[in-house]
Parts: sequence; structure tokens; C-alpha cells
Amino acid sequence: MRWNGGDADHPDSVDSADHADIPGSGTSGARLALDGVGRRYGAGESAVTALSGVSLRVEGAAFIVILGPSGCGKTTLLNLVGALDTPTCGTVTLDGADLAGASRRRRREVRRRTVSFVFQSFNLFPALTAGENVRFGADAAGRGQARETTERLLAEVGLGHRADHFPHQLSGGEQQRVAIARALATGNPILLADEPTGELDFGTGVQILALLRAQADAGRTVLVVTHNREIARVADRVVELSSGHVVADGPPPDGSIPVSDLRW
Ligand SMILES: Nc1ncnc2c1ncn2[C@@H]1O[C@H](COP(=O)(O)OP(=O)(O)OP(=O)(O)O)[C@@H](O)[C@H]1O
Repeated sequence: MRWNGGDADHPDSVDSADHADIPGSGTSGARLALDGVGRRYGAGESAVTALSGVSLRVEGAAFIVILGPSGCGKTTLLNLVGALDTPTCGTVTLDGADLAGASRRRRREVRRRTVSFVFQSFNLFPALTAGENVRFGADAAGRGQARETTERLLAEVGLGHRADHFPHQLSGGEQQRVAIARALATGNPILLADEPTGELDFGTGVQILALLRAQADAGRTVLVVTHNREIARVADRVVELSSGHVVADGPPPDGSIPVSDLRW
């Protein structure tokens, strides 16, 4: 699902023809493939193997939870999918584009057109208002129609009336809703969220999950990292990691429930 089209008047406006080979241009959801992926940090005796032999496929829109205990490699996996990092071995492809062997410039372009990020600690720009934070997402991706997109998305996350407020004037849950709106403003088909409810109380966390779930239902590929097994129950698919290996991949092992039935 595309959130906005081109805008010839926008200075960063991108002609889609220039980006025909960039993943995410004109797709609904994403086609992602990891084959035999490993990631080691450091060398010699102090080397750490964060991921080993990870293979998985994602086709189109879905709400996918990457589940596992602290240190099992969840963030490392998200960084590889998000073209922030490259594997030590194996291949990562996004809509057919090889990320493992890509130059930094190529990965930057893939990030710009394909993925957006939501973090545990919100990571809003403190000196920018909620509206400016959201607009930053639209501008960074060069999607055009930034003002309209910002207004629409802030309203969609229930914060249309707080556009001029700074992050320190918002609650944690409100800040995370702004962060999600900023991610959506990119118009990119993949949304990557690293422990997005980690700093929120239960009720607020449920609101955020409902918002993320709705993005998958609207056609995005949403990957949420968590150590919380209950959260995994609202996913379409759960990829469980243990010590850098995929140990399960399928429907929620403890059974599926709607977001409204969550308890943790
Ligand atoms: N830059 C790095 N240098 C060395 N080791 C690293 C680096 N980044 C991560 N690691 C190690 O790789 C392993 C996996 O880390 P990762 O952050 O991916 O796990 P995680 O499952 O996301 O953990 P958490 O839930 O605590 O955030 C851990 O043992 C970690 O210490």
C-alpha cells in the first residue's frame, strides 16, 4: 500500500523511473529472503557469533514477530533486514536486490525507499515538534506531499491536535505514536520495530501493537522484535531465535489471539 504519490513541486521529489530497481518502489509489502546468514562480531578469541545459519523467507504483507531472549540475535537480524549491516556469510535479498554484497551507497538507497524503523525509546528529535518529526520521515524518503502526509498520519495515530507539541510535552505512548507516524510517513513497505512496547505500560503497549498490527492489515510487512511471548500471540507468524539460530518459524506456538485479548 502506498501512502502518497510523487510531488513534482517537492525539492526531494523522486521520479519513480529513476528508482525502478530499488526495492520497495511500487510494491505492497516486501519480498525478503535470508539464506544461510551468519553474523560474527570481532575476531579471534573475543569474536561473538550473533547469528548462524539463519534462513527465512517473507512474501508480502504480514505481522511477523522475531521472538527470543536477550542476546539471541534479534536486533542483529533486524539490522540485516534493514540494510544497516551486512552478514559475515550468507545472502540477504530484498525484492530481488542483494544486500549482503551491496555498497554502502546502495544500501542507503535501499533503506531510503524500503524500510522504516521504530525503536524502544522512541528516538524522536527533541528539538522538533511532533509534526516536524513526522514530516522528517516524509522528507527523508523524498516521497512528496509531505505536509498532507504529516497531517493525515498524525490524525491517524490520534495526535492531530498535538502537532505543535515537542516530545518532552508528550507521554511515552504518545511519543511512540509519533514515531510510528514518522515511520509511516516514509511510505516504505517494511516497518521494523525493535521492542516498541518495551518502555510502555500494558494499556499503552496494547495501543501501539494495535497500530502496528493495522499496518500489516493495510499492506505492509511489519517485523516486531520482542522477548515477550504474549506479544507473539498477535502475530501472523513467529520466528523464534535461540543463541543465534532459528528454532521455530510458524504461527504463534501458544495460539493466536486478537490484540484486544492480550495480557502480559
Ligand atoms: N557490535 C557488537 N560487538 C560485539 N558483540 C555484539 C555487537 N552487537 C551485538 N553483539 C552480541 O551479539 C549477540 C546478539 O546481540 P543482539 O543485540 O542481536 O541480541 P538481542 O536478542 O537483540 O538482545 P536484546 O534483547 O538484549 O537487545 C549478543 O551476544 C551481543 O552481545
